[in-house]
Amino acid sequence: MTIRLGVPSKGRLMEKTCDWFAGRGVTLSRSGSDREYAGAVEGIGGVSLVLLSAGEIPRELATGRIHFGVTGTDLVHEKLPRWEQQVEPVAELGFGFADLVLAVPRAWIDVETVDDLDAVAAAFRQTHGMRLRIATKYHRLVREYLRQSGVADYALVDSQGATEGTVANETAEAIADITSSGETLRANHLKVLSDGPVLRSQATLWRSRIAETDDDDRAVVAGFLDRLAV
Ligand SMILES: Nc1ncnc2c1ncn2[C@@H]1O[C@H](COP(=O)(O)OP(=O)(O)OP(=O)(O)O)[C@@H](O)[C@H]1O
Ligand SMILES: O=P(O)(O)OC[C@H]1O[C@H](OP(=O)(O)OP(=O)(O)O)[C@H](O)[C@@H]1O
Repeated sequence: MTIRLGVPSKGRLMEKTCDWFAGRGVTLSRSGSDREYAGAVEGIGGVSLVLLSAGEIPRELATGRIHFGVTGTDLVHEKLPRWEQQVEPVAELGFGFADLVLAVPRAWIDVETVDDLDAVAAAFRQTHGMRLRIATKYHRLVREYLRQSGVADYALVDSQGATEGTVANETAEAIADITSSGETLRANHLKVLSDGPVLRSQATLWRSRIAETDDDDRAVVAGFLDRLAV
């Protein structure tokens, strides 16, 4: 058996992931064309490459189909309930930084904090007879954060992309999404609540607690971690 390493096959994390491994003498490469999702690991024996979307890597780790995987903190925390039991972070990779934030229309001058949002949400329900809608794809993280913050009068609206546009499109009153430069929020006349982010994320190397390893694998894992200096 070989150790299976899952890395993003495309998207924003792919190139920097390859650079990070290359900086440690481990070359990750596609075996065929840009569209082929098979790859090779050079510079260390006993490790095979699995190319996956960043969003699928948490589940692949949790089922044990890959032993190691690179993806964002946000995706692991959102997609895996009790993630600590299924995966462990091995190293933060120092790129792919993004904050999961709650944002409201800039015109809501009375709303700066999550407590303010709570007050507005209660008033919104009384006035409109419906709950204030928050658009997001991070359902688990946002629910948990709002529960801990004591906000109850809201409804989550699923938005898998262009989430900042939902307010102007009148399908939500507020949003929770990842931000990095803040440009998308600004362009859509939204402001971030001042309490701090729901979660700070960066690209991280994770190890599956579920994937099986025999004695040979354990020796490969030790050599792999040693080579990566993590
Ligand atoms: N500005 C940003 N916007 C969105 N995600 C970002 C940003 N900066 C870093 N990330 C991180 O990148 C990861 C998502 O990567 P990417 O957008 O390439 O995947 P995806 O497109 O969601 O996945 P898929 O391949 O399934 O479409 C997340 O962990 C996220 O936190
Ligand atoms: O703070 P910024 O640097 O502006 O980046 C944040 C934006 O980038 C991501 O969207 P993405 O490009 O992945 O498109 P999406 O809306 O389809 O998710 C994220 O969902 C935000 O919309």
